[in-house]
Amino acid sequence: MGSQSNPQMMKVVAGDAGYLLEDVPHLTDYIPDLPTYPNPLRSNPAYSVVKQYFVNVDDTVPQKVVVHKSSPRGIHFRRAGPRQKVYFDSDEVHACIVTCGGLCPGLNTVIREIVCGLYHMYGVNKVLGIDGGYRGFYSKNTISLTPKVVNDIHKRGGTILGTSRGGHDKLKIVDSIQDRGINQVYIIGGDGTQKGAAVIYEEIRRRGLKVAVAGIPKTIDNDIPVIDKSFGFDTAVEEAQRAINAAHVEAESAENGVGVVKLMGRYSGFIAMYATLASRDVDCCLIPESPFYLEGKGGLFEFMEKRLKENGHMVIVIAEGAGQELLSESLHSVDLKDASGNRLLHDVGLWISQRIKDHFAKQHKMDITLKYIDPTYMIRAIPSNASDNVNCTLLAQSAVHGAMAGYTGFTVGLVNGRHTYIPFNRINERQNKVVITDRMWARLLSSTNQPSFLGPKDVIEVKKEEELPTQLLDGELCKDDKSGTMSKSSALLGCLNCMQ
Ligand SMILES: Nc1ncnc2c1ncn2[C@@H]1O[C@H](COP(=O)(O)OP(=O)(O)OP(=O)(O)O)[C@@H](O)[C@H]1O
Ligand SMILES: O=P(O)(O)OC[C@H]1O[C@](O)(CO)[C@@H](O)[C@@H]1O
Ligand SMILES: [Mg+2]
Repeated sequence: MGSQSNPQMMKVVAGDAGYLLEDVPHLTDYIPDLPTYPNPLRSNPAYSVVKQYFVNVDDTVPQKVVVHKSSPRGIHFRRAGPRQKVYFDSDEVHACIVTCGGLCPGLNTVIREIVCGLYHMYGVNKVLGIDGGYRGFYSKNTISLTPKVVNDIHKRGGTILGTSRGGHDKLKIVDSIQDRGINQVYIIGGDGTQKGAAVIYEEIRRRGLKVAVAGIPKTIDNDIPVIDKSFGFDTAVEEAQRAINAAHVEAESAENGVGVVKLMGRYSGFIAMYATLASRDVDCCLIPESPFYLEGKGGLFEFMEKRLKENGHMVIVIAEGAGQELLSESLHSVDLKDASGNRLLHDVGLWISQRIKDHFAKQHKMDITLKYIDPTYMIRAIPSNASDNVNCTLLAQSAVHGAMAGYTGFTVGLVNGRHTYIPFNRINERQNKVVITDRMWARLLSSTNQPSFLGPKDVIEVKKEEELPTQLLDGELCKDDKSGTMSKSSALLGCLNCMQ
């Protein structure tokens, strides 16, 4: 195998038949001759019974699992899990955990499992909680985390550490890490957080510090690329069902009842798409990635009139980032940003509800009864469900194994159902979005039987927009798309777009 580094410091290892390993950095890349220690799990009675508990150093996970017989083997990521050798003596480890960005079900479970994993698997008992996100490194006191302190926290929503947006000051954060003698940093957060983690890792590397930086991706919006999905996503979708169900009950009980539910999803409409697919009560799902219009032929109002005539009621699910251009146009407003630089959105749910009411009142064709439900924060402020709890546990343990093994500058994540270490540059290169020319959106359209609101010209535009720079090998197409009409970026997306 040949190894090469590209200008963004990506470690790429090429192998036979088009095999590529997008590897993660290791402390020994910039600190030579680090001592190693046998993994303490070897003598841990709980693990010594497990055959092949340790992951082979050469194990990798393919990004694409659907291939043709002549396909190149493609991109792979390093498989997560415990290694035979570790690069930290247990007594030497001084870890810290920070949570940043918006809330997500399961944050406390991940915190708990990092603390317990370090303690029970590796005998580490120095773990600090950083209070209130990145700014907490330099402006707040820390919290000492022990298995006892975190014992029950998985039953609570939110994060016991607190979180925040903005306040990422690279130098102050790394000074604080250095001053406190921290040598493992676990950073839980979304796309912005992972970008911040990459900056911290680079500064740590520049200073030549023996500090492992591990990211644990958190995004109910599913806007982080490469990974199948984040912990908390399933819980959020499940909770969204309750709101959709209420909207449906209200709509069904009134003459020409209309239920409107606004769900989270700033730039990516995955929650709305999955909640719609799960529910079967939704007549129309509107997401940021799919432009729509209200008036005229093929517009939302025309579809509503038809559906109400047919069924006597209907439910619309709208992601908070959908139709923002329409709103800005009609409100003549300026763009505002939050402390992290994310666009602050107008309330599309209220706006569309009013527009629908105005339309039907003006037309005098139909009296409607509209109920608007906004459960946005409710779906992310709850504790995680059983399957997300399992997911959180495995992610946390994988992060701990990776840091102990000396890997750094990585995000842990599920790729095709297997736990992997993904380099920060790969996670941070773009935002994951619903690809509306892809199979999953088509499935939604056939499930709701709603219009796509797109003319042939729009489809060409959408496809052009999706032609992002890609690292796919020549000739690779999205999954089993033989026609070649699917964009390469579609082929790069995680399984929430293409799931079979
Ligand atoms: N490009 C960047 N470089 C350094 N730090 C960043 C960058 N983008 C965001 N951050 C920092 O990361 C933290 C979290 O970012 P943000 O508020 O965007 O949330 P997030 O992690 O994307 O989570 P979510 O959007 O899912 O709520 C903030 O403290 C922010 O300052
Ligand atoms: O927590 P804030 O700042 O209100 O931001 C809300 C945003 O956070 C998210 O929940 C992502 O974490 C988005 O879906 C939503 O737009
Ligand atoms: Mg974000």
